[in-house]
Amino acid sequence: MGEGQLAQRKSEVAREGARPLLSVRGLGIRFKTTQGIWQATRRIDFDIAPGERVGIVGESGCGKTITGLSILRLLPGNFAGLDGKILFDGVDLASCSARQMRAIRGKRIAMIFQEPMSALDPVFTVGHQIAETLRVHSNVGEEEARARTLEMLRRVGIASPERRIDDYPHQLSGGMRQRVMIAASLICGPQLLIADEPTTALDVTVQAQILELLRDISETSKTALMLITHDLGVVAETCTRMITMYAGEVIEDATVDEALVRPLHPYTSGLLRSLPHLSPRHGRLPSIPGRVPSITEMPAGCRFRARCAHAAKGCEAEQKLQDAGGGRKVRCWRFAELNLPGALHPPDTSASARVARQ
Ligand SMILES: Nc1ncnc2c1ncn2[C@@H]1O[C@H](COP(=O)(O)OP(=O)(O)OP(=O)(O)O)[C@@H](O)[C@H]1O
Repeated sequence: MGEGQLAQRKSEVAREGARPLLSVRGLGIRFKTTQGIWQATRRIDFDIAPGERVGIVGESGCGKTITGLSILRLLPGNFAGLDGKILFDGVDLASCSARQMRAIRGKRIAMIFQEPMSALDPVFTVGHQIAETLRVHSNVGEEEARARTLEMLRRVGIASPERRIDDYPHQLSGGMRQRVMIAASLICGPQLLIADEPTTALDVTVQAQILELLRDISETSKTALMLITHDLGVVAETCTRMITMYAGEVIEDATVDEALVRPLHPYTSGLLRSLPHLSPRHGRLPSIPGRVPSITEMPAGCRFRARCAHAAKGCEAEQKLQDAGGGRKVRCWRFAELNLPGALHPPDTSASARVARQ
């Protein structure tokens, strides 16, 4: 059994034995717009086990970001309501008070974003900002907060942290700022880290280092990772499980190895085939025709059917996220008969492949 398969198996065993850390059930998110109230996601179901690394993938507009933000209840101002449950360690985040949420946010669940500059305050030193998170959530004095901040900066790979701790965000490179954000998010030892496109804004050579850091941290501190990305290569490198979203719904949930080799949903298969480094090296790359429908124009029945080469009459009916055996789930009634192609080559994680993916 290879290293990847071993990690995968460990993750499966952990999931089988443990109560999920996060259990999202029937999550629906509504927004108010000038044209009325619209449902942006619906019927979202998934679990994340303690210490598990799960990638959430899908094209732009599929609902990945708002699903992540809803867990922390950080939805934008025109948010108009939630359906369903977001059970975190047994507590329903969808219905807990603002006070309870403040105690969880940053301490037990942390989030890092694509652009660290917008999350870091330019007028405070990075050390101050990391230590502040710690002081807000635990009763530690200034000296201890500084010592723990230094230790955390070292842990996330900042060279000479004694010098860097008093730097302002603009004095650091993009990669260092993202490391600082990771340090700030981990300082309280969260059980779940939500990372939304954490490497997209970074130089290609720095991306791999940050992904490796996230993987290492998750492994050593048993922090569960929910990694939101449009890049299946990033998920293949970092995660053990992959949840594919399409038009506000979860359409497939499988281990990364299974999904890459034998996707069950035509959309997952299409995503895999349209990636340069996961597809045949010669000939034109197949792409998925059309685009993700906007929240105001969601079709009835299977939401992917207008773009699907395998659409049939039965696709006009609403599709359930059904058990596909072996812990896999898929929202396609035809999954057993389709025998869809997966990625033909193992993911190329080199910097040049990353450039090709962008
Ligand atoms: N504040 C909002 N008001 C109305 N609609 C919104 C709002 N925020 C997001 N949406 C819609 O919800 C859907 C999901 O958006 P979301 O940003 O979660 O997608 P995504 O998969 O993360 O895409 P991206 O990778 O581009 O961020 C989209 O159709 C989007 O237009």
